[in-house]
Amino acid sequence: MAVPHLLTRFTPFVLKNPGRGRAERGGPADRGHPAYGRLGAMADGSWYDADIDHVIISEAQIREKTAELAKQISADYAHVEDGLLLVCVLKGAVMFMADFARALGRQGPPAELEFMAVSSYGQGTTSSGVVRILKDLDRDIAGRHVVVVEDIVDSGLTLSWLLRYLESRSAASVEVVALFRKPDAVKVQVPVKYVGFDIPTEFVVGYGLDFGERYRELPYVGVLKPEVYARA
Ligand SMILES: O=P(O)(O)OC[C@H]1O[C@H](OP(=O)(O)OP(=O)(O)O)[C@H](O)[C@@H]1O
Ligand SMILES: Nc1nc2[nH]cnc2c(=O)[nH]1
Repeated sequence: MAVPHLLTRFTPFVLKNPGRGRAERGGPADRGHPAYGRLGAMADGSWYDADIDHVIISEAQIREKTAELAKQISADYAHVEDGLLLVCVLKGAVMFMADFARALGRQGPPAELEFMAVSSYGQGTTSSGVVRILKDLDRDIAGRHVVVVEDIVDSGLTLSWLLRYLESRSAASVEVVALFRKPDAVKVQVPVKYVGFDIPTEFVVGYGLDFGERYRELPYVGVLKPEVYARA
């Protein structure tokens, strides 16, 4: 989980469960709050909207771009006989992996799905570049054409480490598809062949991206209101 510098460098405890404090104060995390319907949540799932300052990329834009990226990658790998190996970096990329794999599935080539979990932020709030593997690949990737499916490239440190790691395992080729990239935040240049959107250097949530493990399920990507951090 990544969080903005100021927020946690001095108050690391807020990361554990920002929702809890809100519930105690009767905020929207409180299931007795009027914002929740009789079933315990608003039917249209829009309770999070109250926490979002502005949307950066809409659900429709994500859908359209994902189809575009899948079409491009499908064409580039049409010749690959043993199919593609998609490697998703948990947890943030899980939404994009699911949608991207399905979009690719409409056109081919066949793909196998692999998942890795790495810890890149440690106790701090910015990527240190020191990456620890929490869950490794389940199979040998030697000789395979690998596409890393990433949600976001921020400093680039996580990806830079991951690419070195995958290449050391003798893949036939390794490319990256990243839905979001922050060009002005990059600390280390990484070759990202397929990029969905370049976005400003702001901390964003939604579509897999969290703040304190919340907001991953938002269908769009946006920026939180300052008061969300204040009350966390
Ligand atoms: O370019 P970087 O600065 O290295 O940041 C990018 C990484 O940060 C996020 O993961 P995070 O470590 O927040 O974990 P999560 O996906 O489990 O939330 C994201 O999913 C990328 O993997
Ligand atoms: N949630 C979230 N995680 C990140 N990891 C790297 N950058 C970001 C970001 O902007 N938001």
